[in-house]
Amino acid sequence: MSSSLSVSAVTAGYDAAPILKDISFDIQRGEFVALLGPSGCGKTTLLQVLSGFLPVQSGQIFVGDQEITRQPPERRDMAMVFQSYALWPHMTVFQNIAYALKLRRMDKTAIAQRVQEMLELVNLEGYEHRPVTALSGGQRQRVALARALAVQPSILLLDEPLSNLDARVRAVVRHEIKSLQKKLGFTAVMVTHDQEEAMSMADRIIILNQGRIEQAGSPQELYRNPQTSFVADFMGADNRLSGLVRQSYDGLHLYLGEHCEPVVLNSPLDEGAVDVRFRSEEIQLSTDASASGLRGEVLQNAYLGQSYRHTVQLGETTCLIDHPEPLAEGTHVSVTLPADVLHIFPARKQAA
Ligand SMILES: Nc1ncnc2c1ncn2[C@@H]1O[C@H](COP(=O)(O)OP(=O)(O)OP(=O)(O)O)[C@@H](O)[C@H]1O
Repeated sequence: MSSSLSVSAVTAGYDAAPILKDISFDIQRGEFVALLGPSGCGKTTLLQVLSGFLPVQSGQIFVGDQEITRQPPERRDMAMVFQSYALWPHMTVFQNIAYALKLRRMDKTAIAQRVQEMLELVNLEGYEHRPVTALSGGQRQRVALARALAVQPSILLLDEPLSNLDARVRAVVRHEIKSLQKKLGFTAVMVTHDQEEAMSMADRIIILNQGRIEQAGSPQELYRNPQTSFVADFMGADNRLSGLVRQSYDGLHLYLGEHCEPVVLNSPLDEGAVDVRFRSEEIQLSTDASASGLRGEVLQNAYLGQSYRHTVQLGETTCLIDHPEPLAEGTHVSVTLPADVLHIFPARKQAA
């Protein structure tokens, strides 16, 4: 598969100080890529650079083998969908979708036909004469999607397209965008700060941290094999403990605190202070006082449906750990930490 979009050593910002620093990545034709990261890390700025609304300070951008670094937005073969829909409120659904086609001087019959096709694609047949102000959020985002796809872009840029929708509608529109992308085969780059959304929609995720790429890979790679503490945190391993890795005569051990048997490590790691990450649902809580794990005390619990998520004081840290039954505030617990669910990083690599 040829590369659809190629970004090479891009640095960009709004004034002399760059927001994006030395960003490079390739996206294959037909690939769905999510740009994931916390607020302010530069996701929207990167989308602005890709779409041509913000010039680069240095670096190059290619679509196929054509360099588009200095091309204006309308010459990039891209379309954009915004969080706020950005529809023209004084226009009907038809007029919104037809607008860019008129600018391209398409003839009337062809426009009517294209708009109809788009309405069918996004399941809004019969809505063409409605003012967009008379639509729900989910319907408005479908119109925005239809408007963007009407120009048949090879690349669709989506800036938090689901953030303004409530949870149920979000799940439906999420599925619709994904299946449209598979059906029509366009390349998609979507900004999100939601790990679950990125994992469920994207073929590949690029995680940004303070304007740099922290890690890029498939959802499975990032979930199972985060390379930094920051990525582990972002991929749901948001509990954090400090530990010490030491080599002894019978192997490599992780020390997490008093009363806690050292955890035997199977993969190679440098000795020294480490940052240990784990997911709430992958750790066992025990009320057995003789158990050998980390000792802690329950502060509160919250019902999740399948289980209860407990806030547990572990020494100076609090962690969130699941248990099938609710344990009352003040319950003494021990926490077993199997090596295979721990993500361990040298403490110096801590990013947050
Ligand atoms: N128009 C602008 N002028 C100056 N600085 C800006 C402008 N827009 C964004 N910034 C700054 O650039 C940085 C990155 O912002 P950006 O909007 O790209 O982040 P983001 O990852 O999309 O965040 P969010 O998830 O909150 O939308 C922030 O520090 C922000 O304050």
